[in-house]
Amino acid sequence: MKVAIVEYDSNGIVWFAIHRPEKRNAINFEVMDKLEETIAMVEKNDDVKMLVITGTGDEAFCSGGDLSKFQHLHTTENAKQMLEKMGTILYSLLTLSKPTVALINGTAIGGGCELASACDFRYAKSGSKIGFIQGKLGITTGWGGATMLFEKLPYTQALDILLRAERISAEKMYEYGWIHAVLPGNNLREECRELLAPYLSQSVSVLRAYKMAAAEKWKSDEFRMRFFAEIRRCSELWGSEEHKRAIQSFLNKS
Ligand SMILES: CC[C@@H](C(=O)O)C(=O)SCCNC(=O)CCNC(=O)[C@H](O)C(C)(C)COP(=O)(O)OP(=O)(O)OC[C@H]1O[C@@H](n2cnc3c(N)ncnc32)[C@H](O)[C@@H]1OP(=O)(O)O
Repeated sequence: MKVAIVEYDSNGIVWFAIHRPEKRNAINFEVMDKLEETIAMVEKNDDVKMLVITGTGDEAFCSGGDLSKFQHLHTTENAKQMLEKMGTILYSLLTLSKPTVALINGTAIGGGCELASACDFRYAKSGSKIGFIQGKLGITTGWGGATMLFEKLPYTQALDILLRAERISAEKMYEYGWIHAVLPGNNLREECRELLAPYLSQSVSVLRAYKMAAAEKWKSDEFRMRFFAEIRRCSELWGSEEHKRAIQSFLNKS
């Protein structure tokens, strides 16, 4: 069974859809590997102009890390390896030399919000819920999400979202500036294509040049240090009793 579906449009879009709808598109190691491979392909291939990341099904964009698997990471070191693996992938997505979109087709929770934060644009189906809920799990963002949020939103807004750790509507997140378009979602991909058409009329060289100008600031040692320090801090919280209890409570409920 495929964990992700990768499709190519003749107009230059690569669509990457996490394909685990029965787990609300939770990210396991196989999804990570497929995403890493796709990002590398988009970086190299001059026929590809943009990357759109989405989820399969109507329920969820992505429910974050696969808790049924990652509950078995008991030590700080084991958690750090998993978090750094995905953090490295999201860093390469953030700094990819082509524009990227998170097409949020439903709930985005935990690491799902971090995946979306690494993209340049976030378009959401109306009614989707967005939850940087890590605080309620006794952890913090583990894949660099807070560092990216502080780059992309005003400081107080970003801090408020992280400290509240609540589910917020896509409409509210649009007001905050994190979502760039709320779409009706009757034909989400077509609605997304319409928004991307003006960008796709540019040459790949123009798209690449602008994206590189934007991403340059994230390639500094200082930024990388902050990004991976965040990941280390989360790995230290991973084995806490509060986090173990929160994971067990979720897994026992469902
Ligand atoms: C690891 C990095 C870390 C970070 O940096 O943030 C994280 O991402 S931690 C994970 C954070 N994510 C969560 O806590 C999300 C947990 N999921 C939910 O809150 C809900 O499932 C949902 C996403 C709001 C959807 O709710 P609903 O539509 O009511 O579906 P169910 O709850 O019944 O789920 C269906 C099915 O999917 C399984 N599922 C959902 N999310 C995950 C997950 N993150 N990991 C593993 N499995 C997940 C859920 O257990 C159900 O499975 P079955 O019982 O087998 O049907």
